[in-house]
Order: sequence, then structure tokens, then C-alpha cells
Amino acid sequence: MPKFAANISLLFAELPYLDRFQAAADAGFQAVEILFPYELAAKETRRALLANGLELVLINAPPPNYTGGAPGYAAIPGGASRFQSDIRRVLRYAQVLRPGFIHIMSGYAAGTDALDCFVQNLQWAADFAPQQTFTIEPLNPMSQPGYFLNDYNLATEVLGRVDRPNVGLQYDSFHAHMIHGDALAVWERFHPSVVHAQIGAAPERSEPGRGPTDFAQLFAAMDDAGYSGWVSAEYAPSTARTDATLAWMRR
Ligand SMILES: O=C(O)C(=O)[C@@H](O)CO
Ligand SMILES: [Mg+2]
Repeated sequence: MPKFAANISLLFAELPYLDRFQAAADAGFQAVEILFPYELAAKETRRALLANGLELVLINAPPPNYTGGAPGYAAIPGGASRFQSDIRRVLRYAQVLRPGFIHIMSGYAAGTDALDCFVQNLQWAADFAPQQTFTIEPLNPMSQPGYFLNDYNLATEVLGRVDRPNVGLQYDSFHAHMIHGDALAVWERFHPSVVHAQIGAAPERSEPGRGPTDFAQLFAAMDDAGYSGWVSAEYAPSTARTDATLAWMRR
């Protein structure tokens, strides 16, 4: 059985930010991920992690939060200086928070210039912070219209061209199903590049068990593949209380 983390930007969102850490620990999670931890000083988040014995698996590089704005600049031609200052900012947070992974978002773009730019920016980040592992994640076009990295084949091409040991694939069962129609098949095909996994049930991005994906089968496939990383629950709970949506963890 994989080890599960909670994405506390989506899970336990019924609670104030600093209360979500204890709620995650009480629910049995030993690690969390936070999409955008930038509203608070890093040391306050660090304190909450330590107080609850939680590991931090992942944060997203800025921008944005979910209140609008561009989802990253990595594939935007001409945006290199903005991209580099965002990476410097996330690395300042990472010095305190020590996340296993930093997710770099491509932003809205298309075409070969965007692809070249994405590759160059990822190489820059990888070389600038060789001690840090970065991820890229395909997001489905229904949820993120116009987002550059919208396909696992494209992600594989990008990773091949970036060719750095500290840049890997972030698999998300929700996006995988929405993009390619079968989350398990995407896992089977692309798992050799996966360094971090997230789960949510398509089509609603709800808790595992509610859509067409057979999560017992997916978890077994992760075990069979020898995947030993975290599997982070990243879904919008279908009820007002997150802890009422965690039966999939106990099954
Ligand atoms: O939307 C997702 O899926 C993610 O994993 C986020 O990191 C994007 O913000
Ligand atoms: Mg995700």
C-alpha cells in the first residue's frame, strides 16, 4: 500500500490554514503538501509542521494562488527574468520548509517557442538549485484551458529535453483520466518518470471511490511498480467535512 499525504490546500479547507496540520495528523497522514504557502511567513508553516510531526512533500513555485493570475511563467517566451525571480522566492521558502519537491507550473502558452522556453527555464532552475528536486505536472484542458503542459506525452518530451536528474514527473490521477481517459493506463505507461503522485477521482475531482478509476487497482499498480514515494490526496471533498471522505485510506 502506498504512503499517503494530504494536500491541505484542498483537504481540510473547511478549517483555518494553521489548523489543517493537526487535522491531517489526526486523520493519520504523516505528510502534507501545500500548493501556495506564500500568505504566511515560512517559519509559521514550519512550526505547524514540526508541532504535528509532519513531513512537507511538495510546494508549488509562485505564482499564483487560486484567486486568479497566471499559473506560472516557465513556458512564457520573454518571461525568464520573472521566472527566475519566482524560483529564487520559492527557494527562500524551501530553505525553511524543506519540501521534497517544488512543482514548477508552465503557464498559459502554446507552440515551439513555448516548448523551448519551458525546457530552458527548467534547465536553469535545475542547475541553479541542484540539491532540490523539481516536478512538472500535466493539467487537463477542461480545468485549465490554455495551460501549456496539458498532456503526458508532452511532459515526457519536455523531461527528455531537460535531461536533468532533479526534474521529474508529477502524476495526478484526476488530470491523467481527464486528459487520456484512463488514469491507470497513464500510470502504467509513464510511471518510470514519476517522482511524485497525487490522487483525485475524475470527473469531479472528488475523493477516490466516486468515479470510474479503480483506486485499489491503481494502488496495487503503484506497489507493483516499486513506487516508494508519497501519494498525495489532492481532491475537493464531496462533503463539508474532509474526515468524512477518507474511507478510501482505510479500505
Ligand atoms: O492542480 C493540480 O493538480 C496541482 O497539482 C497543482 O499543483 C496545480 O496548482
Ligand atoms: Mg495535481
